[in-house]
Amino acid sequence: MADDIANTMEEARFVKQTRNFDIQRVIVKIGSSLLTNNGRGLDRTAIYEWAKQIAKLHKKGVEVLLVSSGAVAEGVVRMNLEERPKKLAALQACASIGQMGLIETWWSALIQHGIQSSQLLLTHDDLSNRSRYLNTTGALTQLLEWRVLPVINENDTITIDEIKFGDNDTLGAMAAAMVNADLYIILTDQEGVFTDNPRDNPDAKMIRQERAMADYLFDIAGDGGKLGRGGMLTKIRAGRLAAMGGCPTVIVSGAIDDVITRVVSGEAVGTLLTTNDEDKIIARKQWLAAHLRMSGSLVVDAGAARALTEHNRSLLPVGVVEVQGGFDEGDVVEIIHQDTGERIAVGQVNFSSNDARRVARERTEQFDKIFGSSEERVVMVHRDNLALTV
Ligand SMILES: Nc1ncnc2c1ncn2[C@@H]1O[C@H](COP(=O)(O)OP(=O)(O)O)[C@@H](O)[C@H]1O
Ligand SMILES: N[C@@H](CCC(=O)OP(=O)(O)O)C(=O)O
Repeated sequence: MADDIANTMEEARFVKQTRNFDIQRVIVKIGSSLLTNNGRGLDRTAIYEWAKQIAKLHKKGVEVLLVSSGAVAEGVVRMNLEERPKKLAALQACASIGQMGLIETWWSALIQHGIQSSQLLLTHDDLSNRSRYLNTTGALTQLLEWRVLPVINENDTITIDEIKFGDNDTLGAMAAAMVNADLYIILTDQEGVFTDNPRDNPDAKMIRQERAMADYLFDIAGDGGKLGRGGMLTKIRAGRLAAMGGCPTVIVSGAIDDVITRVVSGEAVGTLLTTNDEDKIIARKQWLAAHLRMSGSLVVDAGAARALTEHNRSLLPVGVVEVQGGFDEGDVVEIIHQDTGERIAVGQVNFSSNDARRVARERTEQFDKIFGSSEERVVMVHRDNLALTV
């Protein structure tokens, strides 16, 4: 196993010195340690340098969105605290103090290049609740149309565990999916993903390119430094999330000269995590299976259960005997076996709960009568949007 990994990585390290990118829209995520000069306070020089690179891209018409961490770390500095507080209220207070500095610095750095910027503070709830998701997407789209640069962070002051992303690597990947970004760049304090944590192992080697879905990446990704949240593990997870939307990720050091412009132009710096159509579906199913909060349930008969579990089919309305809960089209629901009451799958549903109730038990041919002839939805949950849990 270890040898296999070494071989794969050895090969991957030497492939491609340039990358064939065509980037119109890019998300750049910058971690706390980088932004705050390793906890010494906001690194204005570095921020102005990244802003200069972003401005070059902006001038060429590339749309950039920033996910900027560092609010808590900067709050800790501003309050002269010796270390990151443990108590939630103190962390939240630090975030609200530090966020002021973060936004002010980004605004000043970008306006020097004539770029207006804006602040978006998000929680997980904002992206998992459909109407809030649509609102957020609408606002983001408008900002991009106006050529304003959105600076995104987690809304730390109001987050509690259930609505937390917990790390901005994940938030960046969700943002990438939301705006259909062509590339997700994670700037961190290491040159890329190494075969082992380079802080502990000086012999660790950098991986230049790998499939985001390669499982061994989880084995080699460790924790982060004392300022960041998730270490390499959350970056690998985020790479998979981005891959689900067809977006590749580059994990790279923010200290490299002109790093952002070089990555976008296709220079092979850092680690590239790739994706393809097949991986997109695998990643999507894993994401569905990992969903904790379901918006409702579809109870299915034995025939439908067999079609799903044994024949890899989509769920048709005719097999749905009961619709439980209230949900919107596009929400994630659980699929329950009528006879056993057991959850057999989770999936993203094509109907709202009201419409699902109208079509449950109906054969496809009846749809015209229910929805009129323009209705194209015939599948309740498509098999690509369905993850088996048995
Ligand atoms: N396999 C690995 N390759 C590179 N870095 C790793 C690896 N495993 C763990 N790390 C650690 O992850 C850290 C980056 O994560 P983190 O401290 O959360 O930074 P950020 O603030 O940029 O999100 C690195 O400094 C490194 O110590
Ligand atoms: N929202 C938090 C960032 C948390 C986080 O993910 O930090 P990091 O691992 O440095 O990107 C803050 O601004 O302090």
